[in-house]
Amino acid sequence: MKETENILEVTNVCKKLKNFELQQVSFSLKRGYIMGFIGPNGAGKSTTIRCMMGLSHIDSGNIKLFNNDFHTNMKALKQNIGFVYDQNVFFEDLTVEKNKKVISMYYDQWDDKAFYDYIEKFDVPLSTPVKSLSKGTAMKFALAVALSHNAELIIMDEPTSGLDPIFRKELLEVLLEVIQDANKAIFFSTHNISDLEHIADYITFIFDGNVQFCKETETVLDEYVIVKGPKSLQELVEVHCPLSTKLTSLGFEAFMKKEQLASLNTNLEFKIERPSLEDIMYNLVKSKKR
Ligand SMILES: Nc1ncnc2c1ncn2[C@@H]1O[C@H](COP(=O)(O)OP(=O)(O)OP(=O)(O)O)[C@@H](O)[C@H]1O
Repeated sequence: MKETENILEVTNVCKKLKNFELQQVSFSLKRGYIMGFIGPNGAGKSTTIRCMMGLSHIDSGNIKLFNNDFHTNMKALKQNIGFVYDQNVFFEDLTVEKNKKVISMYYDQWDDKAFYDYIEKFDVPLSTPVKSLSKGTAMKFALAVALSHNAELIIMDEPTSGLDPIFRKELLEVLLEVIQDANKAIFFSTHNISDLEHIADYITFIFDGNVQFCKETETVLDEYVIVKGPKSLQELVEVHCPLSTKLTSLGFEAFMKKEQLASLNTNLEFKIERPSLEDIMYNLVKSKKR
């Protein structure tokens, strides 16, 4: 069935750069879903996205877009991708309006009405040269372009960077509107992890060029706990190899897998908290760096 087919499939992708390597990177995204791509600085998010977009060649592995091998007919496939890149790709000296004129010629399914609606909604000045736009406004223009040619797959590299918190929320609402069409899918990298809790169906977490997991957001949120208790709890908890621990002014805290809790047998009083996605990423990165 079309709605459940993979729109994006990255399989065992390897790419070696001078001091960095993507190692057997694999994940997939189905139509109708939003995936957040997270990882610390330098983890390989942009490199992976560049490979997905055919902007960097891969050493081995395979990337399928719309069930087609990416290297066959990438030009045609790109018509169906709304891409937001982490660098300015527009004609800097031309105004927003003139940029639109040039860009719209490239897309067979360009939708002028959608574009002007987004421009108005996002408050982007049409007669300003792109080089004079603020970082956030340039990003809004890039988003308007990506959303205005009826693309089925939206791929964005840090689309919320440089955006104020209010517009970030508005953008998340726009993305939720876009995904109402079950044939579409959205993949984006971000450091604003708390945003993902509200909109991402799936999370792919990459660290040092290796995908650590690609899971449903709810599954990730359900997998870990934060245990808080008196300092005397430390010894007991550490037997169960928590992923990270810390002493606080109030006592002891441990971040661990929920399943490890079952074997924690104590009369000491402790509290169990559900971590946020941000807590999870912070603690996982910390545990990997140890
Ligand atoms: N063209 C290149 N040549 C050599 N090394 C590169 C090149 N592009 C990126 N790298 C290196 O690859 C690693 C991964 O970079 P990448 O930009 O993919 O990370 P990222 O997860 O997107 O990071 P950030 O969150 O900081 O944007 C980094 O160590 C970077 O220095």
